[in-house]
Amino acid sequence: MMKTTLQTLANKWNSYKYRFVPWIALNLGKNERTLRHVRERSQDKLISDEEASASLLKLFRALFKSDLLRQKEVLSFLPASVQSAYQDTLTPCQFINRADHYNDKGASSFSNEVMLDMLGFSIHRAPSSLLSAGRGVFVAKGTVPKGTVVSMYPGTVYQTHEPIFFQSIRNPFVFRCIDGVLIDGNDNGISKVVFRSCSGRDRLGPFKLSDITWLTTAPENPLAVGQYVNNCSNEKSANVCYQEFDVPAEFPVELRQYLPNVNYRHDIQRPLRCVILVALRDIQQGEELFSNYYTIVH
Ligand SMILES: C[S@@+](CC[C@H](N)C(=O)[O-])C[C@H]1O[C@@H](n2cnc3c(N)ncnc32)[C@H](O)[C@@H]1O
Repeated sequence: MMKTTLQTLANKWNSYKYRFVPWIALNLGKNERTLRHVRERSQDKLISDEEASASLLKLFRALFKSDLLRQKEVLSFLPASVQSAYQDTLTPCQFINRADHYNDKGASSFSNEVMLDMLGFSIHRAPSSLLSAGRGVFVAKGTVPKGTVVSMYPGTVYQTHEPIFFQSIRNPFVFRCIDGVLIDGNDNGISKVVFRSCSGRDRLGPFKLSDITWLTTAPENPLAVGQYVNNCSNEKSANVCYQEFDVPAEFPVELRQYLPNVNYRHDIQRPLRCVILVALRDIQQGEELFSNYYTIVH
């Protein structure tokens, strides 16, 4: 009995330690071995960067259009003076968030409708089908075809040398990319404060360059719940996998406001790292998404 409990604990630790930053820091010497370990388990990309980009753009363009239409609709009910004041100070996305705050519909129901229209499926968070696994992510409506971008892993992006020690303590949401880049997808505590602050810092003219609404229960980008996808088990095999995606320079500025990732430091010279979750097979309505925490494709 005792032996089984110890074995279970050891197994848990062995699968968790690669995400536990203090463990990584203490094992820097063995870093290469660790990386090899992860690499051996990685495969080629399931879909090309162009396909990933096209899929995100399709959804983001539709979200943008829907935000503009809803902005117009809401504005039409306001007196002219109020209309221009709003238009001058808020982007459509900010305006809609503000407007949704004052009505009962909520931004997420609109975003989920847009997602269903554009991609043929929608996803949502709900209690996991696994006992004691907390929440998970499910296909709410429609079917996810194999090879589709089904979700995104939101969070602050830390390069290998950047400080994440305090944010990582007791934080199961730190995702480690193949090259050691970390993404902190925790929507609580210090991680939340850091994301909000980095996101508020980075703007280009009237445009935000990232979306902070994944920190709420109603994300403006409905894909941005990938941090809640649970790990596969013997009974529940993986139906999605992680794939790294560097946002290309030509990604439209007005659509970056839907990206749920932001760099910890503003002066990073490399493209923004995102992680997408891609369907390994057709996934039906009602099914929970499961990934393999140790398989990343790059
Ligand atoms: C990245 S979070 C996933 C979201 C989590 N279920 C929640 O509700 O916050 C990872 C944590 O989920 C739980 N988890 C993930 N996969 C699991 C599994 N197959 N069995 C039990 N717990 C699991 C573990 O507590 C793990 O530390």
